[in-house]
Amino acid sequence: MQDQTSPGTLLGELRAQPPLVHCITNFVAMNIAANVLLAAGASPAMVHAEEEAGEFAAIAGALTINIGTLSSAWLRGMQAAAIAAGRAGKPFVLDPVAHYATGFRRAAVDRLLELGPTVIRGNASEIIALAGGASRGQGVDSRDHVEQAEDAARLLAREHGATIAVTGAVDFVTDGDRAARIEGGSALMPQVTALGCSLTCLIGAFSAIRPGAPFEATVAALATFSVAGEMAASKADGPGSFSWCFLDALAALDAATLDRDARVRAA
Ligand SMILES: Nc1ncnc2c1ncn2[C@@H]1O[C@H](COP(=O)(O)OP(=O)(O)OP(=O)(O)O)[C@@H](O)[C@H]1O
Ligand SMILES: Cc1ncsc1CCO
Ligand SMILES: [Mg+2]
Repeated sequence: MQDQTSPGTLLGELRAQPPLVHCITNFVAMNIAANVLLAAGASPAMVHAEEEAGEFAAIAGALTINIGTLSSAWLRGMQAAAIAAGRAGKPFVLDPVAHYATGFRRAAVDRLLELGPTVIRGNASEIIALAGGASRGQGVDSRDHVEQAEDAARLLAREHGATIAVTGAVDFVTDGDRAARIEGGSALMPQVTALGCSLTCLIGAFSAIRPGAPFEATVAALATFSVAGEMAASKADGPGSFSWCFLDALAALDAATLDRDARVRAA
């Protein structure tokens, strides 16, 4: 497939004009997420201080917020950034890491949801819990299947007017109207910490390319991860080598290969 919004077309545009992506992510993810964005062709900036997060969000192409290693000061920076992104009409991608684990996280996510995320990405346990269901998640790790989170994703999409991405063995994306499943990737991916957090940042990069088409941007980011993940798995010996093979695969992935190998099906 090669059309105006195919994953390959969007990847080509991203490389031609690297978007500045404002990432407020966690301490675990900061390095790998920045490297993932660079390998894909985007320009990451990890900026979380409350004194500057709002100002920075207004100049970036998109904002991504991840609550993985949250504190009160970080939350204030997140809120300032989300408000500024909203005012500037910039896409805002939310990653509600383990929001079900503590009252502090739940309250933080409630506040961030009020600020109107464009896209929400989580693993199955996070998305089930966000819709009010009983999830089996343990800390930051999912113990539910993506298929079990599909109804929750559709519900959340309609409730928040957002695109919802659920990741796992087969990813699911919906805007409440359309839906798609993306196959590929590797069972080694959840063995490397913060690849999901990095994917959230990459959704931000693609959203900056197509601010008016968050569903297509999200599908493109997930397809990019799936194809690069398969390429990396064919070379890696385990999680350690997978993590650097994955960066190499992302950097080597071209638009035509992405469109040829992406397995995106309407759902
Ligand atoms: N079993 C699997 N097989 C293939 N790909 C997978 C599998 N599990 C996860 N992935 C892929 O790994 C990437 C990260 O998704 P995952 O659901 O593991 O995120 P996460 O749980 O939020 O991770 P983290 O919190 O460590 O950042 C996605 O591209 C997803 O498709
Ligand atoms: C391990 C871990 N702990 C908090 S955030 C994070 C990265 C994966 O979500
Ligand atoms: Mg996660």
